[in-house]
Amino acid sequence: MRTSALLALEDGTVYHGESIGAIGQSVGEVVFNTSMTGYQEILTDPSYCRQIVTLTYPHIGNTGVNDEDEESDNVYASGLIIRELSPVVSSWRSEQALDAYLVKHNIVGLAGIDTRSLTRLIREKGAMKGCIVAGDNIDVEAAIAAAKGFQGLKGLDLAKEVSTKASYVWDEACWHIDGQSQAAEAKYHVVAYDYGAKKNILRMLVERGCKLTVVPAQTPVEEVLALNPDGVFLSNGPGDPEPCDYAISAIQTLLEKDIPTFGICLGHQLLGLACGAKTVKMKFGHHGANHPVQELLAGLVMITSQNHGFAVDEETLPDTLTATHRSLFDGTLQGIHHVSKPAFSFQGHPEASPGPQDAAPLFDHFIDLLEQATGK
Ligand SMILES: NC(=O)CC[C@H](N)C(=O)O
Repeated sequence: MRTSALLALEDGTVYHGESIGAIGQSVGEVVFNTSMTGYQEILTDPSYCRQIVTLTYPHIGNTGVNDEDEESDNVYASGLIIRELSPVVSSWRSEQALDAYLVKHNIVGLAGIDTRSLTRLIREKGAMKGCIVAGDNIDVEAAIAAAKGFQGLKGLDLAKEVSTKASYVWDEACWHIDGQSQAAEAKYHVVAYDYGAKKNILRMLVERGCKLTVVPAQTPVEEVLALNPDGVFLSNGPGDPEPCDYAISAIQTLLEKDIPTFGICLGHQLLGLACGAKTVKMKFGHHGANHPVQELLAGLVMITSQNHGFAVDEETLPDTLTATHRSLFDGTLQGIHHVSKPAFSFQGHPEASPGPQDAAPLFDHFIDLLEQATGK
């Protein structure tokens, strides 16, 4: 018999189930993710900081977890909710079972609830503040009060909280099926602003011939320029982009200096803000690995990986930015390109991890901009 656990939402809804992780309590914004695989990459994506992730796929954990699939050095999600934990772990890559991994990282996990009903509730009412508790004799009213007490993500700068504390050099390329990674010869020096970067982004840049210096989110732009970068990368990250004023002003300077710049997710939103666009909080965001996005110039449709709760409002785009991509789920903006500067960004995740790799050519576009700017 597993210990009991529950999810309490700010609207008073309570789901009773069983614990698959640490004993304790955690609050956050409850979101749903429709990916069928990649639970370990999702848990370790820093962009999930202060979010409790519900996986809609009903059977989770069958491939266990391993050291290689970590997208960062920690579990950042505030909790995990699933329908059913696989009783058997079976994969040649597995090193640990998911429930033991959650316990090790002190993450509260809830299984055995009707995740379809929860997902429909979130779809109707929007992402909600929630509290998951695991243990004996849970005080339900206190859990609802804790859910209501969560401050929410709007206005919250989490990028500076999760960012690396010190700069470092990254030179590892992508993993291939034989377990080897092979970096191309380093042609370009790219400084990556770490707002909560996923490792596979860094790997995909190295794979394409970049040598990376990863710097903390609040690194003054003068220090970045002193590194003499060929280009700058703006990473994904958690929280609201609007309060990240240090990043917005740094990007404005990079634009003035014509430095090739590529942003992903939070990095995309920050580029938009730096150019004068506005961001909005979405109802329940996009979290999954099956989202169709259209590339507007060629009309091409890509299936993409997504994880965001804020978006750049296309209505507010200044004349200096062109819309390049749109979500075919809800029509929201997915990509922008500066009209006269070598700067562009994408809202979804071209690095996948987990998810399809249709959007990977966006990395090649960054390399093209680096080539044009440097002549190398
Ligand atoms: N993955 C990300 O970078 C997410 C960006 C931002 N925190 C959002 O939720 O929209």
